Amino acid sequence: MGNEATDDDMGVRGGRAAPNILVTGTPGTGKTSLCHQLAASVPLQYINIGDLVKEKELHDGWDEEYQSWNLNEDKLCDELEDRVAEGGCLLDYHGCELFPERWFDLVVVLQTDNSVLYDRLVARGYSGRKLEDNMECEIMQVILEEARESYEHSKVLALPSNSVEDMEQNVETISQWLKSWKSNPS
Ligand SMILES: Nc1ncnc2c1ncn2[C@@H]1O[C@H](COP(=O)(O)OP(=O)(O)OP(=O)(O)O)[C@@H](O)[C@H]1O
Repeated sequence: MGNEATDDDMGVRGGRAAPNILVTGTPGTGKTSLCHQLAASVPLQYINIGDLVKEKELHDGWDEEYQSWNLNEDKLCDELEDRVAEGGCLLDYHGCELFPERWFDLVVVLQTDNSVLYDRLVARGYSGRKLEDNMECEIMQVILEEARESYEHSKVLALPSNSVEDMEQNVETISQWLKSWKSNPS
């Protein structure tokens, strides 16, 4: 069969020359930090969804209580569709069920121990309901559940994100995954 793509490859790999990776997890688990490190060492185009939403106004206004923009999912997906279709995107967002399943070849869910996450969120100025809701989200493993409900289990990878050593190991793990994706045609 050689290296020619089969119909199956087109289905599984979406016909992309390079994979798309989503890095997700509760706010503060280290998505942006990991993506910056990763994008410096692998040929993926980093897209921070929070920044994109602000920059392109892909929202329905400001939420005072949460101090954040109310995402407009349709506008966001329309904005991303063509870029993702080309492949080679590294997306960073604290949710995963809003995206079409076909977009991603790997969904990384970062996880942080409660006390570590609490300190990070407080250091960032979170308090009140925003702090409580985010802590509960991590304790209940909401994002991991979401990922497992929204994507094939084989595509979902939960990684610890408590320390700089974890981050370095995660960059290595994802880099190795990328190499094997490129060398394995099925
Ligand atoms: N693996 C890690 N080890 C130690 N500190 C980390 C790690 N990952 C992130 N941090 C620190 O935690 C804080 C939050 O990190 P970061 O902004 O990357 O999280 P995030 O998941 O992208 O948050 P958000 O969803 O709000 O954008 C930063 O101060 C960062 O330096």
